[in-house]
Amino acid sequence: MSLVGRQMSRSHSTAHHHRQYSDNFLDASKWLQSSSQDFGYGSKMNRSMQSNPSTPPVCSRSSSLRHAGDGQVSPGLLDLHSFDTELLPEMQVGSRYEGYSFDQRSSRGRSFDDSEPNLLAGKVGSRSAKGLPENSLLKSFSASVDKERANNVAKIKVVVRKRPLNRKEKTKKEDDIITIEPNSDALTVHETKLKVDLTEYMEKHEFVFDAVLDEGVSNDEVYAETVQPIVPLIFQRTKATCFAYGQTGSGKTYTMQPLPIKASQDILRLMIHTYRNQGFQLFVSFFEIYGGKLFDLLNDRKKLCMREDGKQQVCIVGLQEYRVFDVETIRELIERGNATRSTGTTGANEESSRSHAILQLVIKRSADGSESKPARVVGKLSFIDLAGSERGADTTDNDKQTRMEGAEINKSLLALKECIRALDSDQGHIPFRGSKLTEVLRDSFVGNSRTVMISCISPSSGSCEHTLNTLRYADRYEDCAK
Ligand SMILES: Nc1ncnc2c1ncn2[C@@H]1O[C@H](COP(=O)(O)OP(=O)(O)OP(=O)(O)O)[C@@H](O)[C@H]1O
Repeated sequence: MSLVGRQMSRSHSTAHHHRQYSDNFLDASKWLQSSSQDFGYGSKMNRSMQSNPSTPPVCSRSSSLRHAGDGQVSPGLLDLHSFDTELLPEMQVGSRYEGYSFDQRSSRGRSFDDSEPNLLAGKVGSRSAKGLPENSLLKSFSASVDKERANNVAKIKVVVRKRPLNRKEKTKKEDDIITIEPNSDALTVHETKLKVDLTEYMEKHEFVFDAVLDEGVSNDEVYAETVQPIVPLIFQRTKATCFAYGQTGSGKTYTMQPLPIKASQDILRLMIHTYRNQGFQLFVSFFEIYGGKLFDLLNDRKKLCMREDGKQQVCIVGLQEYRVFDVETIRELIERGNATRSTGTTGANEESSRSHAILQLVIKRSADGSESKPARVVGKLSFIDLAGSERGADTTDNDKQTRMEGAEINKSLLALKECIRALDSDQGHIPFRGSKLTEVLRDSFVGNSRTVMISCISPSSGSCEHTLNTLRYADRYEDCAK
């Protein structure tokens, strides 16, 4: 679909940025074969810190912390990608389908609910009662539902979230310069400028995105708008990335932190209900990229190294990956990782992040769904809390360390932008090697992928320049979403 019109001037002082819609969809209509194995998640739901080491059979790097019985944290070492990043061959439709309705609009603001009526199963039941062969009916029905669902989720989605004015900004009597039309996906930045004779005038910058969320929107609603529609797709060989972009203190961490918890809740529900007994396994890993180097946030910031195998798959050697069965464990792992994450102090945010933190939820399954065979990656959901975008401009700071951090952050944010632009324009060459960040994300941008960018903005007049930069960065992504 073509761009509707961009940078349209209004009264010589308004820049208008229009949205374009994403219709570059991929077919993800493959269903996974059922198996008779039951992992008994229910019985494990109440244990604290239930996680298993993920140690592929060929990998002998298990640490002394390996699983020692019920209820113990038991990390194993893993080459995240070296043995298992190859996608499973296409599999047949399962013999039973207990689907939920994943309608994006109706689900806004809430999570999947186990108590919801099983609409799809109900429809199937009534049709098969009329004498149609149940298995073939289920196959075609679930495949078409699946395809429709995949097609309804844009390949690239850009969402803007405005946070409320904080206490400091209110004390300084800073104005809220962002207006958002009710029930619209448009926002306006009101920038105060000076004429040559030093009289003030207002310049309006209008932007339109896939969704614009104002300061009253809850984290649940953010989830419903961004990640929730993607969750079912990762059972269908999709690799998805959700990242937050914005200046320090704009709300990236506030926005990103709840998302993996909510996503894993839904993933586990799908595993327990829709994909019951089909052998899916959920794994969590959490690492950061700081100064161009990788550190494992679930293993005392152990330095990791990245390699590429013969099939150009990226391997993060030594990254610990935990098999998880319940949300509480994931929550504890995330808290542990966050506590380990590199933070520094800036004027805008005491806990400013100078690293990119990457949390991955990986769904695996062995070819026949049994636990005796090595599980391979089916789909992956990566959550990236990017370093503050303005840190990229920290190149004039007195501190050499800060300058170097700024240069590295700048490089990776530019590389990220370039990669998405190149992917979109179908260029043969994707500049993944531009930064560690894009190298790590390589497999999440190719093939059957989904990308959600959440641009976080501060409403205060003092942040106007950064806010405009963030929105322009996001607007370039909009260029890609066609
Ligand atoms: N939508 C929001 N509603 C209420 N408070 C918010 C919101 N967004 C952010 N905040 C608050 O603003 C402060 C800064 O947010 P946060 O740490 O998420 O910023 P950040 O963009 O991650 O910064 P940095 O890049 O420095 O890590 C926090 O105290 C957070 O609780």
